[in-house]
Amino acid sequence: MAFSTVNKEVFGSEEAFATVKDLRVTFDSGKTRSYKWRVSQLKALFDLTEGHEKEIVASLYSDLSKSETESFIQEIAMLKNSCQAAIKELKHWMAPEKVKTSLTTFPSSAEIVSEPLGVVLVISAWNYPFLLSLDPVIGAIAAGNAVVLKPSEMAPATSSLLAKLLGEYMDNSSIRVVEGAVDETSALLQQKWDKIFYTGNGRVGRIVMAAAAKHLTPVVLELGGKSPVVVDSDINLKVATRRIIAGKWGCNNGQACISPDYIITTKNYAPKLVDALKTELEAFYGKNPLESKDLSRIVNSNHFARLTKLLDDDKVSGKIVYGGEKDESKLRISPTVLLDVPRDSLIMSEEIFGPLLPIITVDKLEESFDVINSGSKPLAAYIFTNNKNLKEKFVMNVSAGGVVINDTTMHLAVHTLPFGGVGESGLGAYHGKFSFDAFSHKKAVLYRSFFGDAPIRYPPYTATKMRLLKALVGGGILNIVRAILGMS
Ligand SMILES: NC(=O)C1=CN([C@@H]2O[C@H](COP(=O)(O)OP(=O)(O)OC[C@H]3O[C@@H](n4cnc5c(N)ncnc54)[C@H](O)[C@@H]3O)[C@@H](O)[C@H]2O)C=CC1
Ligand SMILES: CCCCCC(=O)O
Repeated sequence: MAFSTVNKEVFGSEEAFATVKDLRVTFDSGKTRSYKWRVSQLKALFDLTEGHEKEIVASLYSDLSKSETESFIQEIAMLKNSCQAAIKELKHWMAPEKVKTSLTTFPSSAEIVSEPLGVVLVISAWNYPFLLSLDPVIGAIAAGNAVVLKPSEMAPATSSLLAKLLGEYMDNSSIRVVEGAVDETSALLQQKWDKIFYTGNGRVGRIVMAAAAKHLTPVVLELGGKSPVVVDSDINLKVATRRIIAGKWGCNNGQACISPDYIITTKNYAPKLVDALKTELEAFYGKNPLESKDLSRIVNSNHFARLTKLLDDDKVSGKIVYGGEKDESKLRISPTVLLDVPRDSLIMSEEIFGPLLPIITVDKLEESFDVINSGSKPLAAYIFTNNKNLKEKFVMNVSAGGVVINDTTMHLAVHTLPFGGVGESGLGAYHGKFSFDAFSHKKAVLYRSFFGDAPIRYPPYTATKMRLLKALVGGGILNIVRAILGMS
């Protein structure tokens, strides 16, 4: 019986092995390689998304109290766009890429063939549990792989909905959902995969990479980090403030890997920035933001306690200039801004991943580059400035997964840009064709004929052959003519 999910109580190594075996039989049959199969499964993903929007919104509300607007724009619409782009571009993505050859192999032709890797594993996170589960699956299917999806147990309603819908809509002989937590994920990680795509934190990312190493399995790690926002003083402050708020509290109440984690601005400009943040935050979320239906709650009591600990750190005592309200019974923390936070405070030592926004101040804005580069490389980095030189310096001197000038997070809406980290913020990338490439082997193919078999290639090696070989390797027809004429 082909089933799309497994009973969480009994999923151990044996079941994981059997699941991979089933999918490998399907993959080896060649079924997932055809354009027809790939498009049919991408259309099925699109249809299940379009046909169940209300249930998806409801599951995201259940898991995170995520607003319908955020659920629709940031999960449903983004997933549908990704699906439609893959369907539209797939023929082009699948076509072998013709490449130039050289005189050395004349006569010949060459191409790069994108080949599916085989049976792949996608492990997802809880904060965008629908989008981050299925967007990598789009790449896996588009590239012709069989795929197992393991959603995060920290978003149980969405995890169950994914299992139900993929079971109903998808070809379960090649696409499975395995629900569960650490035990089930560990059982899956013991198996031999042809690629593992993990979204989550660096601690688990290391566990994934260590498990993959046993089988020499390649991985993509979509991790996180402290994404900085540098704010210059020569800007449209109202627009900049609204965009910072939209990227922070407008993305799952700051529980997003690309959300601004902290701001750097000058000591002189900080008061103006704080005032603007206060004005726009009140305009967005009202005088009682804990009551706002436009803000997600904190995912669970562990993360609520983690964020509370950041606020209780003596080093940030008296630094809260806006917000700080909490309601543990509802797992809600209001948008909170802290000013002049010490660099050695807890909040500056780890990814915040929540609704707290510390501002650190410098004398000269150029100092911000050293501040950023003194930490591990972030997933994203943002700067608001009209200074051309500063923009160029920022792009060239700040290493991050992605960079945005005069906005936040919007690079994710551009599918022609790769989305991924660097250093501790991630390994590999996806979105658009980068998703197809992430799940493909790029096979080199050279076509030769029997015509033009050059004796120069074979022993006995002579001085003449050596001259010709050197000329050939040196390239350029003149070299070769000179060699033939014995002039070199
Ligand atoms: N780059 C990106 O696209 C994203 C990155 N993130 C990052 O993820 C972090 C927050 O998400 P998390 O709470 O970490 O997600 P999480 O706690 O949901 O873990 C992700 C997955 O790892 C599995 N897992 C957890 N512990 C494990 C263990 N010991 N062994 C095997 N598997 C295990 C879970 O079952 C889950 O499926 C943040 O650092 C955030 O920046 C989150 C979303 C997107
Ligand atoms: C707006 C969509 C964001 C998804 C990835 C993240 O930041 O967690």
